[in-house]
Amino acid sequence: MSAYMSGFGNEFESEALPGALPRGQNSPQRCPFGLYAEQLSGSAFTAPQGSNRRSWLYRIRPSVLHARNFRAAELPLWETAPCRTTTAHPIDQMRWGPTPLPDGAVTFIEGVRIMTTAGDADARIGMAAGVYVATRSMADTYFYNADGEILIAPEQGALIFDTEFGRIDAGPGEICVLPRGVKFRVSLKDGPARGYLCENYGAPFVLPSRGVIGANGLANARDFLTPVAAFEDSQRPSVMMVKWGGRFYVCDTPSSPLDVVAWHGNYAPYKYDLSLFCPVGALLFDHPDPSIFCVLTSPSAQAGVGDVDFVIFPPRWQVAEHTFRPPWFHMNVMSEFMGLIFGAYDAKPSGFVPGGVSLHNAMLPHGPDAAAFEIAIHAELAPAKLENTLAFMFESRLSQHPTDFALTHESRQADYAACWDGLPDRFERQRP
Ligand SMILES: O=C(O)Cc1cc(O)ccc1O
Ligand SMILES: [Fe+2]
Repeated sequence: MSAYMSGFGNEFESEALPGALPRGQNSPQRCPFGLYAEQLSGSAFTAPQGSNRRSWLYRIRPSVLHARNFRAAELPLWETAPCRTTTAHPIDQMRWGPTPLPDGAVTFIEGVRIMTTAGDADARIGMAAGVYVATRSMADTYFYNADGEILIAPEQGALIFDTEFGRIDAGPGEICVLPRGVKFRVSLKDGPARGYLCENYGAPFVLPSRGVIGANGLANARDFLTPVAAFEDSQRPSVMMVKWGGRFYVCDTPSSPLDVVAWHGNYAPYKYDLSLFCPVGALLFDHPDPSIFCVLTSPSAQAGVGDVDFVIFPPRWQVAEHTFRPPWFHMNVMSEFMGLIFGAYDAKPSGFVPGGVSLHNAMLPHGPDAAAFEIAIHAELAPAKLENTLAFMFESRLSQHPTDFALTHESRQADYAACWDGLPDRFERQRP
């Protein structure tokens, strides 16, 4: 069982041993229980108050004893921006079936398969998106990512994230966000696992501002959960793996780095149950832009524009009158990476399946396939509930470049663009 505190970006505090958290100061001459005090800064010291993120960790050993004397390591399928493929490809609308689970033993970290990258990790701009597959738990191996935070959306199989801040359980329909620099280990809870991930190199995800929607609705802060402190006091020699500058490194560590007995601050991992998202939508006619379904955004320097927006398409009522209800045809300056967690997506009744991915890059036209269009223009427009559906989008103001893995993927649907073949010329040249 995992225990959590609720809220988004709060000043949390938690201690696994009563009295382990220093009172009234961050850095006492001697910390309770002989712990070491260590600050983890997720923003520049000087970042404005609203975006300043840091936590104080009270740990058995300082992190320098867990992460030094690195050797190079390889995880070739975890690509980092800027990354240009060596596989020639036309720029096109693209879609993939699910990535099969591997036969052998693969951990979460080994199972990351990046499919698109955007921006430049060193410049702390942009993102990478892809899938993960995992058939075994990480044993005595820990990981942290210096290049960005990671948003994980399981599609199959629940995961257990043991982190420096405590334990997070997340299964299909939930997301987990692990901030840059937070050390963790991932275990399988109920068998092989698969899902989606977004590595965000830029500003940490925040709740989007709601504008005229007001103070409530969409993702509500109180539904985000951050774990209570929990620590491992293990002397077992382990391996620490780090992603830094698009490369991977390992070192030996004499004990578990998850040795934080108490912590306080506003920089911590969290989870969120997507079924708690409170959608707002069309109440009379037309179909608003999908930004109304934005769960989290990583703001760019350009006001109101995200480096990455995490958007969902949840079960919901559709009531709009005299309206084409599925997504309309469109061209978008932003790039759209989509996945399906369960069910079916109204714009693509077949071909886009759970575990699959679609990529509609910046300014590439797309929209409902021929079958969805035909259904929608003849649908009886009574109120109807869209059930059994949970699609999502990682939408970026930057173009997303497909990786070699994506382009040569065995389940790439080479004929995807044919899904629009059946759209007839319906122009009534001679009106009756
Ligand atoms: O392309 C998609 O399916 C995602 C999407 C949905 C929608 O309702 C409006 C715009 C949009 O990009
Ligand atoms: Fe779209």
